[in-house]
Amino acid sequence: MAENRPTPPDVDRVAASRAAVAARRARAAVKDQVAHGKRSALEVLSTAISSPDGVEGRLRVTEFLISIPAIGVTKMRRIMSRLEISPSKRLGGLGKHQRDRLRDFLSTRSRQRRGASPARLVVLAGPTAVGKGTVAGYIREHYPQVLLSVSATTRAPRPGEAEGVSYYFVDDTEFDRMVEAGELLEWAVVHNAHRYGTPRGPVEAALARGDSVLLEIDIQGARAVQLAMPEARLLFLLPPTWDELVRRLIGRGTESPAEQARRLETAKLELAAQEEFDYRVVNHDVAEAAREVVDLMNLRQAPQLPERPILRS
Ligand SMILES: Nc1nc2c(ncn2[C@@H]2O[C@H](COP(=O)(O)OP(=O)(O)O)[C@@H](O)[C@H]2O)c(=O)[nH]1
Ligand SMILES: Nc1ncnc2c1ncn2[C@@H]1O[C@H](COP(=O)(O)OP(=O)(O)O)[C@@H](O)[C@H]1O
Repeated sequence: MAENRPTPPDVDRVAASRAAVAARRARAAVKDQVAHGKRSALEVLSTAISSPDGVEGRLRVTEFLISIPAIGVTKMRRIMSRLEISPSKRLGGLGKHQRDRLRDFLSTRSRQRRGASPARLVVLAGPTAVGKGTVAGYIREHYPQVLLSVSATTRAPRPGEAEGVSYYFVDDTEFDRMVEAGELLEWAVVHNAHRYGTPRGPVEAALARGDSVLLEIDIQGARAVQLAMPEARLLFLLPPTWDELVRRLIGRGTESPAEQARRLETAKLELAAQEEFDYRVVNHDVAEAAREVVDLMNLRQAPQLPERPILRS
C-alpha cells in the first residue's frame, strides 16, 4: 500500500526546486572555473574542507575530478579507486585520510604539470606587527598544501597554542642542546626576550622530497637563512603605510606602551632591510597577501624588483 505522506504546499515545492537549480548552477560554475584554470583544484578542496556545506563542499568527488583538465571518466575511476573514495562521496564529506590522500594526489599532480618546479625554501619576514603571524596563520588554514616550518622557542605557550603546531616549546637547556647539536638551521633572540629557531631536519627532509617550505621568522633569521642557503627566496611583508603599522602594533594590545615604543624604533631599522629581500608583499588585506605569498612560493623565475623601496618610516 502506498504511504500517505503529506505533500508540501506547492509554494514550498517551487522554492525548493528553485534552490536546487541555483545550487546546481553554482556547482557547475565551480567546475567551469577548475576546467578553465581559473581556480586550482587544491584551492577548491581547501574551501570544501573549511566549509563542507558550501558550494565546493557539496561537489561530488567524481564530478570535481572530471572537471580537472586531462582527467576523463576512465582516469577518474582509477583515481577514485586508488584513493579509496566511494563514488557517492562529496568533497565536504570526505574523512581525514581520504582528504589527505586527495590533497597529496592533487599537489603531486600540479607539481608534475608545472614541470616539477624546484622545491624551494621561502622565508616570510617583515617588521614587528606587520601581520606575519596573521598571514602565516591564514596560509596554514587555507592552503593546507603549503608546508609551514614549526619553530622551536623558549617562550611560554599562550592560551590556545598547541605544542608542535604553533611552536615546539622548549626550555633553555633543550634550546642550548639543539644549538650545540646543529639541529637548528638558524636561530635568534627576538625582541630582546626569547630565543626562536628553525629545526633543520624537517626543512631538509621536505626539500629532499621535492616540497617547498615556508618559514615565518624575524629579519635576523632571514639573513641567517640567506647565508646558509643562498638559493632561498626571501619575501618581505610591508604594511600599507607607517601609520597603519603603528595602528596594528597598538591595536594588538599585547605590548606595554614602553615596549611598543621600543618596537617601533626597531621597526624603522627593519623596514630598511627590505632591499635585501627578493620580493615585497604589501599586507593590505590578509587573504590577498597570503595568496601572493603562496603564488611567490611557486614562481620559477624572480621578476624584477622595483628600483626604489616601497615604504620608509
Ligand atoms: N629567527 C627566527 N625568528 C622566529 C622564528 N619563529 C618565529 N620567529 C619570530 O619571532 C617573533 C615573535 O613571534 P611570536 O612569539 O609568535 O610573537 P608575536 O609575533 O609577538 O605575536 C616573530 O617576529 C616571528 O617572526 C624562528 O624560528 N627563527
Ligand atoms: N591585513 C591586515 N589588516 C588589518 N589588520 C591586520 C592585517 N594583518 C594583521 N593585522 C593585525 O595586525 C596585528 C599584528 O599582526 P601580527 O600577525 O601579530 O603581526 P606580526 O606577526 O608581524 O608581529 C594583529 O592585531 C592583526 O590582527
